[in-house]
Amino acid sequence: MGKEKLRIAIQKSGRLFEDSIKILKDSGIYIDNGKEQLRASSNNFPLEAMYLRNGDIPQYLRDGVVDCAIIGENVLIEKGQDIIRGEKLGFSKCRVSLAVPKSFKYTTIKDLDGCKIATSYPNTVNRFLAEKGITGELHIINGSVEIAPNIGLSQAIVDIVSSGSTLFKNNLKEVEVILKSEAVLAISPQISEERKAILNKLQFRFNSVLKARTSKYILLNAPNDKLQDIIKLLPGMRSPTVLPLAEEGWSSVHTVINEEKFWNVLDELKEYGAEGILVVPIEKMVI
Ligand SMILES: Nc1ncnc2c1ncn2[C@@H]1O[C@H](COP(=O)(O)OP(=O)(O)OP(=O)(O)O)[C@@H](O)[C@H]1O
Ligand SMILES: O=P(O)(O)OC[C@H]1O[C@H](OP(=O)(O)OP(=O)(O)O)[C@H](O)[C@@H]1O
Ligand SMILES: [Mg+2]
Repeated sequence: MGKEKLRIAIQKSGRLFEDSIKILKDSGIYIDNGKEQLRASSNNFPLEAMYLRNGDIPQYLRDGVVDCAIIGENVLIEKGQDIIRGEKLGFSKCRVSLAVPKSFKYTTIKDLDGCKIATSYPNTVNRFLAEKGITGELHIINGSVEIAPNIGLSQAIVDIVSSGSTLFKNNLKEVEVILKSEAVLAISPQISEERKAILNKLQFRFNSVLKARTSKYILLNAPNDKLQDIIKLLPGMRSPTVLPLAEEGWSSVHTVINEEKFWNVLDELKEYGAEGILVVPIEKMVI
């Protein structure tokens, strides 16, 4: 593959760091740890990691200083509309929401026309207000946004919500979800053809890991007279594997299923007489 290395930006510290390292590790890419060095290379994949602030990453991608990044989608929506959005990575799920004090009698967004709104995401807020046909006076603050209404800085806030506990603790209520976000693989519009070839390999590995994370391998015993009904519930990758049991009239069925789907079909499987159901994690999935 030559000397060329793909440069990936990873959040230096914060909510994305550990899961970013984990997805690389699960993809078989080890990075000599390097958080202190701010840049570190993998010794088994042509990749160099740069540890940066999440909020600075769109600019680095735009300038082509890094080729790709693991970043919160909300940051791209705020200040990286020109950056290519690749795979959603399934972690750091949150939403960007509008919240007001619990005592605020909120019925529609029009109630906030002309109000002061504190946020770290001004572009997202301005776009949202314009869409709704109202105006607001924005106060841009970088952190602890939830405190703003309590200290008289604003009537409302727009910030990240996940469990809702920060809003709750600050006596606020979520009234509009502006967007939903999760970590994504972002790609520089300036990436070279050579590095794109390395990126494709990285994306292939990420996809194998992500599919495996949401899928389970299941094994169960089924009475032969209900096999067809059970197979219909479990389509599998191509189709399930069916093996005869030593006991006459019974078979063992093996298949791969999305975990969420498994819980949805479990009752029906049991109704058809399936028993001895085993659910096994999958390490990688290449299809
Ligand atoms: N409470 C949360 N639950 C889930 N995901 C979150 C939460 N807060 C933030 N995120 C997501 O994780 C990303 C990183 O958040 P974090 O608070 O670590 O960094 P930051 O303060 O926004 O950035 P920087 O690295 O520039 O200091 C956010 O952009 C968002 O996508
Ligand atoms: O709904 P919750 O689960 O309470 O999460 C939401 C909070 O999490 C984030 O802050 P974070 O903890 O990342 O602090 P920060 O301001 O230092 O980034 C976000 O800015 C909210 O304040
Ligand atoms: Mg934060």
